[in-house]
Amino acid sequence: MNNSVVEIDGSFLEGGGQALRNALSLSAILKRPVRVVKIRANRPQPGLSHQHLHGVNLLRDITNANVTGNQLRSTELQFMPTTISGGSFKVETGTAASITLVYQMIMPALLYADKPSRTTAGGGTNVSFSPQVEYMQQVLQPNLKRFGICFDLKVLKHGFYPRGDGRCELAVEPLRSLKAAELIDFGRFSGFEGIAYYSGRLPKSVGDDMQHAAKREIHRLWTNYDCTIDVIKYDTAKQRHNGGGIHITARTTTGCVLGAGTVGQKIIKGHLIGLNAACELSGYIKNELCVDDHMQDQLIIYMALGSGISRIRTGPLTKHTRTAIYVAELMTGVKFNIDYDTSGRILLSCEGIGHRNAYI
Ligand SMILES: Nc1ncnc2c1ncn2[C@@H]1O[C@H](COP(=O)(O)OP(=O)(O)OP(=O)(O)O)[C@@H](O)[C@H]1O
Repeated sequence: MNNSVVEIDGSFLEGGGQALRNALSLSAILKRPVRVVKIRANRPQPGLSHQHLHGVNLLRDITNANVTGNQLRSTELQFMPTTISGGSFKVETGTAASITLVYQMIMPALLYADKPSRTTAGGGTNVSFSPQVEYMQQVLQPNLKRFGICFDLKVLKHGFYPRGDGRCELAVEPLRSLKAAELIDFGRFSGFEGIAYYSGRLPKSVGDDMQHAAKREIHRLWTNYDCTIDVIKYDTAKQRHNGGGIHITARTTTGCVLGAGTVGQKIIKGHLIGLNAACELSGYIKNELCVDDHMQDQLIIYMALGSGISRIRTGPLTKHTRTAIYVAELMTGVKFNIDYDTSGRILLSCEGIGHRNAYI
């Protein structure tokens, strides 16, 4: 075990919260102390926000870590983990902080815990610039299955910006080690499905607009494929909690699962939201990508930890992905290789360290 403190520059490339999440997750798993400096330096309000702080404190409890700098807006943090314990955990953000991003920080560590875990979290379930809960359930889950990972995410109540008040429960099964995964064979496109949701005092027409716009665009491009987008009214903590958005999943015959979605802002323009999501997803399918833009960065940590060579076929690497690679290479010593196939798509690969769970 290497006990020297690894320093991570949180301002590098994307300069958002993801470098912090990945650094702390790897620190917990590898039991390597880490210091993250210039946290979220490229964001309008740098430092730890509620989401990051709650994630840090939750991971501290899971790993019995010694932490300094875990205050709101702190731009520097040191994390020294000891063990990884499963069991029951609870976090209340009291804001619309993204629940899925809190889960993004703790899930890798919980895979290497001594026993299964169940974590309830209160906050936002569908928040801009983060995975929606539907994305985590329908897209992240099958992609992580390729690494041998099993988790279950239940949405008990939806919650939106600015009130939050959503509630989820994440169950994670620990494993002995992660498999390497190959996501490079697109096969043939087999269909789209999705949901257009609205809540609170918003009328059903908001959901209908999203659905019609998305279906129109998809049918324009793929006249022969079935596309079901259900319009659903979501249950929220209070009648007046408005929210709306869309999530669409695409599947291929070889098991690739890609997703796209948009969460409505203050004024929800249903037709634009529906069109955006359909265009984003159609772009991936037309290019026969196996991994969508958002999944890219979320897979890096698992590729670095897996046993053997993982490969993914994807579009141009996002800044989030390059940031995740920077953190993973620094913390684990792996090397990611970027190649191009004959159509100019990216083949990203790495030989993982095959990290073993110390408890099972
Ligand atoms: N529409 C989306 N669908 C799925 N995942 C998304 C979507 N938008 C963003 N993400 C994911 O959410 C994460 C956002 O990381 P990022 O560092 O930008 O967020 P953050 O911690 O909220 O920090 P900040 O507030 O600093 O932006 C990334 O893993 C990204 O892939």
